[in-house]
Amino acid sequence: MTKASRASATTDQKIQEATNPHSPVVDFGADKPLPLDSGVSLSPFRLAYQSYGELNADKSNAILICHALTGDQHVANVHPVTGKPGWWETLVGPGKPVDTDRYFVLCSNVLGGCLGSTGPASINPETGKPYALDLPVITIADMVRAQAMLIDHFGIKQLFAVIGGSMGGMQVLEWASSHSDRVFAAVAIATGARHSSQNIAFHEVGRQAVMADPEWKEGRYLEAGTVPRKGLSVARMAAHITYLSEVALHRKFGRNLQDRQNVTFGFDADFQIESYLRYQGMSFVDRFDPNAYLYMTRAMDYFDLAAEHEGRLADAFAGSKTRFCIVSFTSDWLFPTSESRTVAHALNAAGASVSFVEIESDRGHDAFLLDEPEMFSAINGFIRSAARAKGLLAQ
Ligand SMILES: CC(=O)SCCNC(=O)CCNC(=O)[C@H](O)C(C)(C)COP(=O)(O)OP(=O)(O)OC[C@H]1O[C@@H](n2cnc3c(N)ncnc32)[C@H](O)[C@@H]1OP(=O)(O)O
Ligand SMILES: N[C@@H](CCO)C(=O)O
Repeated sequence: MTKASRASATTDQKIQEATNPHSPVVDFGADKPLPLDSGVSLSPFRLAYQSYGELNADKSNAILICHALTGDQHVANVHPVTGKPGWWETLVGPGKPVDTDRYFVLCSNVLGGCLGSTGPASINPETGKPYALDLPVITIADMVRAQAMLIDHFGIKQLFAVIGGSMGGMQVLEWASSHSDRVFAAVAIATGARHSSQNIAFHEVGRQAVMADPEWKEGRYLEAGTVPRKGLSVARMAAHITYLSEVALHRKFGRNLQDRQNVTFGFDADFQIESYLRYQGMSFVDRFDPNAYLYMTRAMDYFDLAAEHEGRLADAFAGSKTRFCIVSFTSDWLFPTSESRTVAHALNAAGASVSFVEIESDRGHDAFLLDEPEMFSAINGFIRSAARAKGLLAQ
């Protein structure tokens, strides 16, 4: 095999990997175009999903889980790429707070993502090549509109609950705002009704790192047979710091040296924290598409629920009959409690039913992905009370 054909095989393989869903899919054809916030329509498009549990006869027991920035549909099953447990197996499963013996749990890879749903690595039917940056910019509302079509596909009129953290929480708020009558209960964790200036700033650093990598090739790296590994890895390293807290970093690593007794007076990973970040950066590249990272971060940046209502966040929830549970963590400086409190106040002002729980944790933003018993008990209590109100559980 020549060098060129090897490169081409790798490219084909990468395109196939990027578009291989490892999950059931629903294809929405030309008869079902998706209107996007950018003003264009996307057609055709595909959503890949995972489901757990059984949909009941009247289709009233469905819970939609919305994943975060670099998450995917593999909530409660072994991840097909990393081989790791599902990212929310602590919360979702038989007998767990989101009980798959009782509820039909659905999670789809978001539109614009890279694990089977249409994203920048998917083939553009007009060119026969990966979309790359020719895919229109996707917003949180677009992701939710696509999910609503998936819910229609299952014949579900109203979701019993929508649950998500971080970017998943943004989708929850969007669902409850734009599709209010289709959501009985909503749980929004470690999130906000808009992306802050500081958060946009961190995302921009990450995107610039990806785009500055010569292997990025103006976004056409799949066809070139390259991967902007260094750029994406640096982007993840910077972002990962924002998911942790100073206390947690100090506890885990302090100023400990990595596999050595003394500093090297060079630029190797002398400190454990450097080694850890390099590991987090490089392992991320193995599971995520660089262009999808650009699209996902942009979707979060553009999210501003109040802006769609002339600056009045309460208006986003006017007349809502949805019950809300809003959860924040004390050490989350990416989506601090103040952002959740703003949402809770807006819901109060709109006359909606809302519980607000601030959880004491020193593990930063990513606490929502970790074993946090208080979060589990808050969600468990909220789901059970909502299930009783909906008649899914005996009083
Ligand atoms: C919906 C979703 O959001 S899903 C997508 C979310 N997933 C992620 O963001 C994955 C990356 N993020 C993380 O790992 C997050 O820190 C968490 C919160 C999800 C997990 O946190 P923790 O369980 O505390 O794991 P921790 O942050 O300590 O990382 C452990 C990894 O770092 C490695 N590591 C730890 N110390 C070092 C070190 N000094 N040098 C190199 N590697 C190190 C471990 O070997 C381990 O590797 P593994 O994941 O391959 O087993
Ligand atoms: N660490 C999680 C949360 C980010 O908000 C992720 O990468 O999706």
